[in-house]
Amino acid sequence: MSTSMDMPEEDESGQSSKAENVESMRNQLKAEVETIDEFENNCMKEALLASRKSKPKLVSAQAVLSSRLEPEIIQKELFVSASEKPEDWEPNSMLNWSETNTGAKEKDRENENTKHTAGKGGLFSGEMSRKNTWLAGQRERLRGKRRERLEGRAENIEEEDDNTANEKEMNPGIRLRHTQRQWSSKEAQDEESEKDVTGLRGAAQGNIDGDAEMRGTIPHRIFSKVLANSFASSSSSSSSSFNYSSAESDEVFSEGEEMAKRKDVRRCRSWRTFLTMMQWSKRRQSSWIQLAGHQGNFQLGESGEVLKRFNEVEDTCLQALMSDPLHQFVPRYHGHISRNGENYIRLEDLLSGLKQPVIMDCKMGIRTYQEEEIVKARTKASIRRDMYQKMVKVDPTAPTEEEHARRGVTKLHYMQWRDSTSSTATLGFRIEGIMTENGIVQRDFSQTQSKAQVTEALLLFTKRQVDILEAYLSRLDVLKETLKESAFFRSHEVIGSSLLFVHDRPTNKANIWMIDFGKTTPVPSNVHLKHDIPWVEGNREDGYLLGLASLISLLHVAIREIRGQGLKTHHSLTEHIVSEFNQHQPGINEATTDFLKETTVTNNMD
Ligand SMILES: Nc1ncnc2c1ncn2[C@@H]1O[C@H](COP(=O)(O)OP(=O)(O)OP(=O)(O)O)[C@@H](O)[C@H]1O
Ligand SMILES: O=P(O)(O)O[C@@H]1[C@H](O)[C@H](O)[C@@H](OP(=O)(O)O)[C@H](OP(=O)(O)O)[C@H]1O
Repeated sequence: MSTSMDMPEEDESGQSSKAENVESMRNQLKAEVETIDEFENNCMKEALLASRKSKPKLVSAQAVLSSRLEPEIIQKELFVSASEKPEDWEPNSMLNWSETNTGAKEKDRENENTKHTAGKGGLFSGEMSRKNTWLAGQRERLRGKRRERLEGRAENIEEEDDNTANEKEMNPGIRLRHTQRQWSSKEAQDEESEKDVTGLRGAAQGNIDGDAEMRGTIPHRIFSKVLANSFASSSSSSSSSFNYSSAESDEVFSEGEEMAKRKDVRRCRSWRTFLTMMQWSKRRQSSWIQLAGHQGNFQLGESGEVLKRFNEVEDTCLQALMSDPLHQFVPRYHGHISRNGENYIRLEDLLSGLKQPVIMDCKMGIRTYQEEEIVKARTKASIRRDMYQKMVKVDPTAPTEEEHARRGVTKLHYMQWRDSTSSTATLGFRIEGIMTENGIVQRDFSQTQSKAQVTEALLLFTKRQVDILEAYLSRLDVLKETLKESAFFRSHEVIGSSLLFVHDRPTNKANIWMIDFGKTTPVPSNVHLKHDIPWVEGNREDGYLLGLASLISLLHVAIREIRGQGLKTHHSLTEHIVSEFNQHQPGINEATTDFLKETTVTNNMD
């Protein structure tokens, strides 16, 4: 894994070589990390088990089981053995912790960077404080042990390495650390450790492009690059989902960058950096981020796989899709597995092998409820308090008087309201969540409705990078063609399914995947779905192609916007979108165009 690293030469005193020392330190650390892994996995397992009883949708802004959070966890617990669990450690707390609202979480991180005190403010202050106090104690003790173990060796290695490193390549943050690397006082060492934690977080969260300020930290430039680009060999051995499943995989970035990054790898020799990288890289290969959907529905699988809670409807669809032309857009299906008495579907992990995945989940279709839910609402509707609460939080006037009185709504009413207040009913898709490369997850798109708002979100997601937008466009074009050939698509009402957009600059990949077939059902053989006409109860149309057309046209709008041809006025943008739509959907029927015109006119474009 580290063969390309420059390790120190053997010294003259005949002592064992520094390379061996580093090797031995690495092994020690590896062993420790494995112990921690086991501990974390157990905690996570218990947490997931506990969360199974109820499985609310993910509502907070942070990813579940996010590998981007792992470096932080590793740093917090790096030197803690499984047997040293605090008494008040609860498995569930780990899950909660990783689901903390991003804003609060970032604040907590900043606070942690400066001091580890109990009783801080913030959403999870009590929990964080307990953990912090405990972790600070553990860290302190283990630092002592580590110091004993490494003293005398580390300093030499580090000094030599730092001296040989080209200082011009260092940013001020690294130089600061360089001058501060004195092991003489406890304070100096503590400060140093904190800086490393900070650097790791920044780097691990893809903090290459100046997002550091958000965390009140200076990104470690070389370190960040190394993290982003080293271990290419190890990660390439795990299958890249893009290459594996898709012949159309889009390589959107230039080769030149790769060369520059390799140079950086050679330059980076700090043993500390090296060891930390090892931890981080180990975790990064099993990256998993759940952007949307129900909490507790997923588990980590074998390398390159995720496990999704078994659902017969979805399972049947996935099996059928494996032999359909659409298979290239669907994660590979590997059958079932049972864990702790629960059945799971084994799916290809679409993030496997990626280094800084940027993800967007778009729920497709002009409605997200099945026709049978209407029937159910008429006959035996259950009243949902949770949905009432979600509803009034956004719009206290949305429930009817009767619903206010009973403080509950039917699921159908809630779903219809969600569809009408987002872009689902008008554009035929809605954004469920976006994770940018710095690891920040945004799920607050429930009111993102107009084309202008959605275009803004697309620009945010792609960071206004035309090559990425174009890669997505070409992928959507292939999808559109493939859908025409798909027997599966012709014969299924596709409700609540998502397109997962994923790009990853370090590996030059961008791709789009069809996921979530839990509410995709076959229609009787005498029903011929078009997928591009408005829905009326009974026709079972889902408007999937309307959503696809909207997405395509809005990607075009986004590209024009970047190229300075953005159309500013309400009217012109409306016209533009309709004309884009016609241009890109020549086969579309009049009803669809009318539908789009209607929805365009009713949208607020400002
Ligand atoms: N095969 C996969 N590889 C990587 N990530 C995935 C995969 N499948 C799902 N995800 C992640 O999990 C999230 C939720 O997936 P999915 O929509 O299938 O879950 P769900 O619980 O059925 O959702 P819903 O509640 O909308 O029905 C996605 O947004 C994506 O981030
Ligand atoms: O996105 P929101 O506003 O959180 O609302 C959820 C969303 O509409 C899901 O699609 C739906 O699950 P299904 O599609 O599986 O029905 C879930 O219903 P649920 O709470 O009954 O699971 C809703 O709570």
